Amino acid sequence: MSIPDVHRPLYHAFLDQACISRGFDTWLARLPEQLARGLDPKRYGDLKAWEKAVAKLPPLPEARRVQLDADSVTVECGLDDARRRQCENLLRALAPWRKGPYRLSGVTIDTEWRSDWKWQRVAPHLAPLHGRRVLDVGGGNGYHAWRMSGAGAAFTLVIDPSPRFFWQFQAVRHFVGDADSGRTHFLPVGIEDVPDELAAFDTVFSMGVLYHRPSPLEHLLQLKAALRPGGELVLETLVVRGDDTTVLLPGERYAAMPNVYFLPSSAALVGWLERCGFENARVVDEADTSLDEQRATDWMTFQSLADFLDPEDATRTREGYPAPRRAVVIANRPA
Ligand SMILES: Nc1ncnc2c1ncn2[C@@H]1O[C@H](C[S@+](CC[C@H]([NH3+])C(=O)[O-])CC(=O)[O-])[C@@H](O)[C@H]1O
Repeated sequence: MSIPDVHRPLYHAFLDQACISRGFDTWLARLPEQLARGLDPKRYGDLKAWEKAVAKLPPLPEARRVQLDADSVTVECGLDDARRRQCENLLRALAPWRKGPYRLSGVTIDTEWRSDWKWQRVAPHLAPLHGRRVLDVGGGNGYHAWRMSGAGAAFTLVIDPSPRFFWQFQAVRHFVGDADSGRTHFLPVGIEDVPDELAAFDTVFSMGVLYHRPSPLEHLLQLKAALRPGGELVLETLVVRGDDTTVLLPGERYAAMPNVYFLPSSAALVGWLERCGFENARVVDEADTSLDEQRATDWMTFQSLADFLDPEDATRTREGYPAPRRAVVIANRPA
């Protein structure tokens, strides 16, 4: 089987994991089909253009400074102005950029989300990531994954079915180069494509995904099955204020989003986790989403949070629901 260059690091990482964990054998065997489906040009019209943009990024000097533990994922390698402009144009061809920020060889990508703020809310509460195997479910373009590797994770895998985010990730990887020693990877699939009862990851993140799932308890069980016994789940999702019996199921749209299902209170969410067999479930953060955290920028020019709220009352969405509020809950798969 001939493996395109872009997929080689992923195959190598999966081979390494397969030596340690039997579940990865099964997954490795499914990689060719999963990659072909996730990056099928017949399903995604713009895919070839994104691939070309990444392929055209110029070779970079070996000497570069890579910072994965800063608020902006940063790579500095002293490009001249012409090459910097070339990089900027190619990176713009992958827009909209939603998750970041990044600073790549003098190009500042001011993304829709200040994803670093979410990381600041989550990071202090994590079991130290150093040396751990980490899965980021619905990890967007991989911004948080780079931060996980920056915190010392030994193997970080993003799964996200968006092929645009796959190519944004590959663009960032072009800049990061070997500086992360091949620890950070992206597979363009959804949680439903993770083999059953993998029981392999030390930490599993699901941030900004649960409310998109029509069956949230099934999602929690899938996350649990991916964790090794004793492993840690980090769950971040939209919540509403209320007690352990409060859950909102909005109508067709919530804050203009069509695919939003269950928004529990954080207390109800802890109950769901316990019902799914997690232990030690605890809310470590809960806060309203500010208009400064999610906003339109030069790199994401469509509407953003401010347009999705009631113009007269920012505590309500334009459909009349409570405005976005997010909680971070941590729990463990029993050892
Ligand atoms: N079946 C699925 N399986 C996995 N991922 C999926 C699936 N369906 C959609 N997604 C992906 O889930 C992500 C949800 S965004 C969170 C990003 C990041 N985690 C963040 O916390 O900023 C939502 C937000 O902006 O809050 C998107 O990238 C989808 O492609």
